[in-house]
Amino acid sequence: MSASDDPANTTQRTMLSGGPHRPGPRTACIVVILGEGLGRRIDLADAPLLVGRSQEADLVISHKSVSREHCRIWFDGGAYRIRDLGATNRTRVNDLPVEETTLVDGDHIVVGESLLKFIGQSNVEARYHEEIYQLATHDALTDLCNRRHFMEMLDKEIARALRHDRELALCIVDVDLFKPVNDTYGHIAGDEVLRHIAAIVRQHVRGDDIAARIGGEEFAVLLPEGGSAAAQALAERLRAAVAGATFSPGGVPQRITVSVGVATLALPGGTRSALLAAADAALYRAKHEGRNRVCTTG
Ligand SMILES: Nc1nc2c(ncn2[C@@H]2O[C@H](COP(=O)(O)OP(=O)(O)OP(=O)(O)O)[C@@H](O)[C@H]2O)c(=O)[nH]1
Repeated sequence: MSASDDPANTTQRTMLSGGPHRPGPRTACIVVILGEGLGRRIDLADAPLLVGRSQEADLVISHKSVSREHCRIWFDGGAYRIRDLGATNRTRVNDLPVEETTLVDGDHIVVGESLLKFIGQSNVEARYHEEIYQLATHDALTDLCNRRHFMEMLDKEIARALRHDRELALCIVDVDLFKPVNDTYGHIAGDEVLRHIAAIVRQHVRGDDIAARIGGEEFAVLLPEGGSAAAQALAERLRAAVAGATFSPGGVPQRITVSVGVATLALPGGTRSALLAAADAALYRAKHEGRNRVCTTG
């Protein structure tokens, strides 16, 4: 039941996934193929796309080699164009520094120490990048975000919350007495239970919430702009939904419950480790007070 930062503390089994579930790309897109942001893909729509270190950018590349507003890409009616926005490390296209130029399929764009590729139309390569990104950021068993991706997003949301002095809440959801379920019905039946719980988590989160499987039988939900009351309410709904669901590992009806630890980011000055530790401490309390309950810190 630990939510420590150490990935070595988690047990994660590799299962075959049903594959990415996102739709394929519509038209042109930008893919980060090297450096910070590796694997990210942004579809280019009609609206201009700002690339930079600023959290307000459409493609955020959080690296010191990238200017806050580094370059802009837009559709001028006939083609996609790119303009450097006075970045300290000038934007380069196919190794040449640019002020403004038209992009063509396959162009390499250097932004700081990251390398982006412009893919001009929906094609197999764009779908390949999408699949790789999905595999790298999602958990194969449940299709929720994986731990590494969740931690990256947690860092981003913490930075945003601190900058705008906004609330941020975290729930850590741990399955109660899961070891006996595995021991009695086997790991495959246990995996089915985890998938079912993940589906319940997915049903209960809202659009902006970020849900992940961060450990073997441990899930997390991050609520950007969410305060303690909203997080507690969500945690309680999740707890009740799991307690009320029918699980039948190995075909045998079985009551499964979860305990939830809720914490909010301290403003100002909160850190990732303090937020995780606070949620973990609340979870520990929920376990020790009898499980199947929600506890809160902070
Ligand atoms: N089926 C399955 N089991 C897993 C997976 N990852 C971890 N587990 C199991 O989850 C169980 C976690 O057990 P414990 O950490 O002892 O905790 P618990 O029995 O749930 O008890 P409490 O957390 O104290 O309520 C272990 O039996 C792990 O083998 C997985 O991917 N699939």
